[in-house]
Amino acid sequence: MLPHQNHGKKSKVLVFGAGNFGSCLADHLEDSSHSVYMWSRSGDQVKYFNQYHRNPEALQDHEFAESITAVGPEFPSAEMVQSMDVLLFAIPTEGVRETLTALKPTLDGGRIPLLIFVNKGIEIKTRALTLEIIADTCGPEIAKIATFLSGPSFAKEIVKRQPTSVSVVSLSKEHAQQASDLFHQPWFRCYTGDDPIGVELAGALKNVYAIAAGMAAGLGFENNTRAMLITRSLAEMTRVGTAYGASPLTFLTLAGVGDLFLTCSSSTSRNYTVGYRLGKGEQLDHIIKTLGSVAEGVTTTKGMKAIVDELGVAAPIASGIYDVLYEGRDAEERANELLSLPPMGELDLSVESGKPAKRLLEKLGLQS
Ligand SMILES: NC(=O)C1=CN([C@@H]2O[C@H](COP(=O)(O)OP(=O)(O)OC[C@H]3O[C@@H](n4cnc5c(N)ncnc54)[C@H](O)[C@@H]3O)[C@@H](O)[C@H]2O)C=CC1
Ligand SMILES: O=C(CO)COP(=O)(O)O
Repeated sequence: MLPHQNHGKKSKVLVFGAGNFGSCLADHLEDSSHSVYMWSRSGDQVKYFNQYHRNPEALQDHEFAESITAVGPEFPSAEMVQSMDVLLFAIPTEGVRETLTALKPTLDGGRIPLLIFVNKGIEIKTRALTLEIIADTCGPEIAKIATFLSGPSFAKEIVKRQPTSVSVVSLSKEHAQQASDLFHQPWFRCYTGDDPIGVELAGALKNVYAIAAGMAAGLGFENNTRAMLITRSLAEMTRVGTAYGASPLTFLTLAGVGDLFLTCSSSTSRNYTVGYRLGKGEQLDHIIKTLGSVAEGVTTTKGMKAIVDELGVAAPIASGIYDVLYEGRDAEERANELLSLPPMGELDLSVESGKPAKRLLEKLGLQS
């Protein structure tokens, strides 16, 4: 077994969200000797977790350490929040605004803990990235130090200590380094960076392409088609991300091509599974009801469509997924339309806007 590495003082961490990823990261941090608390909105889940050290809603085969304490369903008190070194948010993007709005009064006037976000999505109503949601709810100073952890990292494999690597990024180099020190282990390698907009877009968009890859498999397409989809999706997400104002290189990182590759090639991915079942002819409503966990790509497809329409960027694969999910189009027919598009230049980024990122950085009081 790979040895532990200690990076200085051990931290007190409160994890918001007790689903697959929240409880998996709680487990990882406890395993690295941090003191871990995990908040859930479900009183039954809290009781069960503290009594049996198992999560009734996720990773059911895994036994958690007794030292992880579940708290809730009441929202954590100001006293508890103020006593933490780290707040880790592992809830779907649609729940982030509500959670941060409830949290803000507990942060006022006190020491600000390290804030780390692991959700991968775009808020549907506002098309906002999490960086913007943080600025709206907690203010630009907190957004500037917020940190994002993203990359190819299935919860199920992390709890088995399968060697895994992630991108850890923030507009603040110092905070990205602190978050990396918190998580880094030989089996959980962290690589730091400073492009949270690119990393957030990559994490959100790869879920849309994972639906596409799953759908292709469900329709009976094989390996050549998957390789084509992954490569063309990488070109598409780089084009969209660069037009948004992110660095194109970010799409070559763990949070970019790494996570795209993982989720487009495995049925462990919930987004891939949604696509696969759609390709097999199941209805979206039924799939969502029976999935038992969040597939962020379903809602992100809507936000992404609005963003690419605003930017005027070509995103044929994502548009095809939007049509199948929300316009009632037949998956096979829509796939055939994509295959019949005229040929184009392979490295055509056709980028000039960058306006959304400029707007967001201005909101934070930063020059882009
Ligand atoms: N499962 C995985 O392997 C990975 C997941 N992620 C991302 O982490 C985020 C969470 O995913 P999972 O834990 O897998 O989902 P999940 O569906 O297993 O759990 C989500 C948790 O968030 C809670 N929640 C939902 N809305 C909430 C709200 N408004 N307020 C408070 N709590 C709320 C749910 O009750 C549940 O405990 C997603 O954005 C996902 O894309 C990222 C990397 C890997
Ligand atoms: O993001 C993930 C792994 O990196 C998990 O993907 P799914 O949400 O599609 O399961």
